[in-house]
Amino acid sequence: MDPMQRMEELVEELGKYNYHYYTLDEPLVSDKEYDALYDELVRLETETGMVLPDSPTQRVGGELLSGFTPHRHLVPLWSLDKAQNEEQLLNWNNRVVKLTSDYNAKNPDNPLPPLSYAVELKFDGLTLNLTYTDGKLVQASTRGNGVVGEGILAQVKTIKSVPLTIPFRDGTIEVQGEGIMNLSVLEAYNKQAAEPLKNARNAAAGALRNLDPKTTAKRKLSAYFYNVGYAENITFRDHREMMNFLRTNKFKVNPFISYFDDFSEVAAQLQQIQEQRSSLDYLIDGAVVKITDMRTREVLGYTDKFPRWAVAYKFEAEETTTVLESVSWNVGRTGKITPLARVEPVELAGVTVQNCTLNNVGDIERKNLKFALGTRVFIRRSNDVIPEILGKVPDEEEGEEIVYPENCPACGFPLQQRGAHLFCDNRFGCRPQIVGRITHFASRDAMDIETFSDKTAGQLYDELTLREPADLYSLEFDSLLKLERFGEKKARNLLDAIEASKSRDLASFLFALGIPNTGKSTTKLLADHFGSLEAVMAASVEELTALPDIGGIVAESIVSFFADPFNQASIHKMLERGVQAKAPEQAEPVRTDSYFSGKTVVLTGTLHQLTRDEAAERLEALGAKVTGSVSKKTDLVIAGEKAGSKLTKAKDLGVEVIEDEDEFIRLLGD
Ligand SMILES: NC(=O)c1ccc[n+]([C@@H]2O[C@H](COP(=O)([O-])OP(=O)(O)OC[C@H]3O[C@@H](n4cnc5c(N)ncnc54)[C@H](O)[C@@H]3O)[C@@H](O)[C@H]2O)c1
Ligand SMILES: [Zn+2]
Repeated sequence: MDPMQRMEELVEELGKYNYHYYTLDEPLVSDKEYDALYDELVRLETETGMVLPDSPTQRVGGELLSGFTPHRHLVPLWSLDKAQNEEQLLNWNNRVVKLTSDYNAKNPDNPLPPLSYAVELKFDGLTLNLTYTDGKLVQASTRGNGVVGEGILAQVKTIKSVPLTIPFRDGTIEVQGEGIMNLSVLEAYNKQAAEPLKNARNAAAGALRNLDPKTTAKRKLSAYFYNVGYAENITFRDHREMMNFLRTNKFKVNPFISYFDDFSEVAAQLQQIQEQRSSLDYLIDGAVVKITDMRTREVLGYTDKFPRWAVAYKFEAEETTTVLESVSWNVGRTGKITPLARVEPVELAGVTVQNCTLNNVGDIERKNLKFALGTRVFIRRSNDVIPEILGKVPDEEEGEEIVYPENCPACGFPLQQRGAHLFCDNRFGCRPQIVGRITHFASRDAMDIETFSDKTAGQLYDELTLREPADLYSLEFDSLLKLERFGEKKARNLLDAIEASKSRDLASFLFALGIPNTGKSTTKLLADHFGSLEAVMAASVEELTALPDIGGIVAESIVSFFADPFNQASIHKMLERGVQAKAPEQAEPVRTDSYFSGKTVVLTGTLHQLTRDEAAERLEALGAKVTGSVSKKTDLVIAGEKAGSKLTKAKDLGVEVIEDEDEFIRLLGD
């Protein structure tokens, strides 16, 4: 195709996407897809040397919503240049190095200081610009088109962490940050909401640009601030000074900021942030690298769209869109029926996605997907779990209906809907439920029967009519030999493994039983508290709910599980056949006199003399509590080699840090 023609197409298409994203807060495509088209346009513009008048590459943001009072920013707000890989990051830095050394060559008596860099998180929310006059918050606005934004003071005032007055009273300043919705808040909101919100970015943006501040308030937003854009009576030498100013004036500043004099260390920090991404309680779509020195920033200046002194390093996208092709229904060990979606194969975060979860029928309704077969949907993949379907692409037409099964796809039994889920209640006659129960019973965290798999369970079900876990303990060598792919060795190994499982402790046994709503930490708690199987089986709802972390639903589940005559008979059979299910002997008492006793400790970075798990175990034996993230409650951080943002945060918070591994080992031995 003729490049000009393609450019026209791209400008039009991106214009439409911009409108839906910036103005309506309801994107039609994922950022991943938008960015691919945008990059194509940039490439064509470079190749042809031409830029169409409406090109999004020359503009910040999109059209303003009517209904809000426009606010003219005292200095313009910018977008950010972006790098998608290390090479592009290096290119950015090379340009910075070149521009600054050119400047130094021309100004030998007043050279710029050596380059240094700040690395921050790139929050994915809505840009906020707050105006304070003589210490009072007088306006808050969106970025808009960079020059004029929408006044959303009443909406921003619903964010509890935004200060309404600040100690700095010397004239007018404008401060920029990002309005966000915490992921835990989004999750809680979505549990209640009639129609769940697709993602935290649009949730925050949509709430802040809602004409009714009451709606904004309901979303319980938060904000991080990272820039002073305009100030009449104060200047900053560098980024650190500016950040300190923000902190002193009670703005919420994100703790994950690090500073480097050496550009080669920046890449390692970006890697660190990427690894921590999934543990953060807010969305980030990358990190921002900024030159710290303010005079250097002025020298580097701006393009039409972004500052040359900063660059956004974009992480791999977690969302994209694809076509929902079909839905199949799986039966779990508890009889719960889960819909599994097949989608048109699509690349996401380095893998090809073909299957997505739809959770349950309640979710299908709430996400408005009942008539979505054959239409485009948004999907999200975080961590390594199976991706989730978030909802329909807004302007898609209705598709085919997702028809719910009336009968169990495995056994034909009529299904029952309870809450959001469909269930097959044919517990003793439904193969996947039984196979699932036996497989769960034998799994690692349960009775840990080595080499046992769901395939083994299926084979034993089909060929030896195994119908419950207790039957494992009456399997015979001769009958195993008759099974396909079972030789003498394999049969013997399996019997040995089953024999060995008889001595698993009480907590593992309770977990193996597969009590509904009861996970590993609960079964451990039960074992520790009650000390014997008989006592657990006799516990009442009141006794159970008196324990920390056990709520009404879990307590009811446990009591009714043990009240079931079938479960009682099954447990009885296992005990008769030699299963011990004993609580371990009381462990060594935890020490209270060591350096670490009673302290909350975080381990980070690489240790050389022992693994992090070993270190954690030793610390716990000395009466320390080992946790994963640094907060005000942390007493001590042990920082090994290449410790990253946790160390930075500890220093920011003034938490005690041990960076010398030998010193740490010595204290462990004391
Ligand atoms: N899905 C869509 O249809 C669609 C449409 C338009 C744009 N987009 C997305 O938006 C991106 C470009 O948009 P943009 O110009 O709004 O944003 P940007 O990616 O260029 O980044 C600039 C913004 O980053 C924010 N930011 C977050 N943390 C920051 C920090 N620590 N320091 C400084 N700024 C920080 C600021 O709000 C700033 O306005 C695209 O790459 C695309 O992914 C998507
Ligand atoms: Zn069934």
